[in-house]
Amino acid sequence: MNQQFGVVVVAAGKGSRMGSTESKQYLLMDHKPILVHTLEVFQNIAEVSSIVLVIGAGDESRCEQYTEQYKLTKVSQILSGGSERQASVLKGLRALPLDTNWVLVHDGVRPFVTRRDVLACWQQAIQEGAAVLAVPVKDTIKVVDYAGYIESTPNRRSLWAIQTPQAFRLGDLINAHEQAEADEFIGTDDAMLLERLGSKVAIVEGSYTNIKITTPEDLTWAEFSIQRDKGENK
Ligand SMILES: Nc1ccn([C@@H]2O[C@H](COP(=O)(O)OP(=O)(O)OP(=O)(O)O)[C@@H](O)[C@H]2O)c(=O)n1
Ligand SMILES: C[C@](O)(CO)[C@H](O)COP(=O)(O)O
Repeated sequence: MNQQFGVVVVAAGKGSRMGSTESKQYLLMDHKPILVHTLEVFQNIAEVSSIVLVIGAGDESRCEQYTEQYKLTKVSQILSGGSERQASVLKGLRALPLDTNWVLVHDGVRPFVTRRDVLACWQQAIQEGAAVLAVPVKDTIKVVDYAGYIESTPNRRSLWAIQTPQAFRLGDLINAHEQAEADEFIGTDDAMLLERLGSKVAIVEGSYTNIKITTPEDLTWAEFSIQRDKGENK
């Protein structure tokens, strides 16, 4: 039945590249934690059956409080993550309700994803088996060797910057994670774990505004973007 899908939101990272004392997922944007902005996107999508939130150890009570305060009723589980993003995702997958057919995995620090792009990613996964949001790269990308010299320049037309959510059949993704765990393989996204098993993963063109808040510049842009949108909606 392709009426609904489960969501795993991963927010168990330390945010070291942000350089803030507070983990970046809890930094305020328009007076609200970044993570809450992200959770609200999925809370407001009717096709979302449940949200499993994966957080850092010690953040349980603050996240329980957020779910109450912001009425995040679709958050069905809050559990602690692992040392790598991949481990956090697998813990979340295993906590989804057993009748979950489709799962979307999303970074807790991508608060600007739109309902339209989330649903487009899911619909493409239903057609193709697996799909990820992405945007064509705008800069020229080069492969650089360890000495700091340019080795090659891939054709830019074939290069996409991959985002989340990433959409899969739950069984396929759990299997791919378990195979990666057995092979001691750690990837930087979930699609890699299916690609390495030979599965096709489709690209869905998303939005350049679906940034992953990673460094201080991202936070500056995010706050500007929110204030601009508020101004336009007055
Ligand atoms: N062990 C980890 C590492 C990352 N994440 C989550 O995965 C998402 C993308 O990771 P990233 O942006 O790299 O977050 P951090 O790992 O916190 O950042 P950094 O690499 O700068 O420490 C974030 O929502 C982060 O909280 C996670 O759940 N568990
Ligand atoms: C999953 C991801 O957001 C796709 O671009 C990215 O790989 C996460 O990388 P991070 O280093 O864990 O932020």
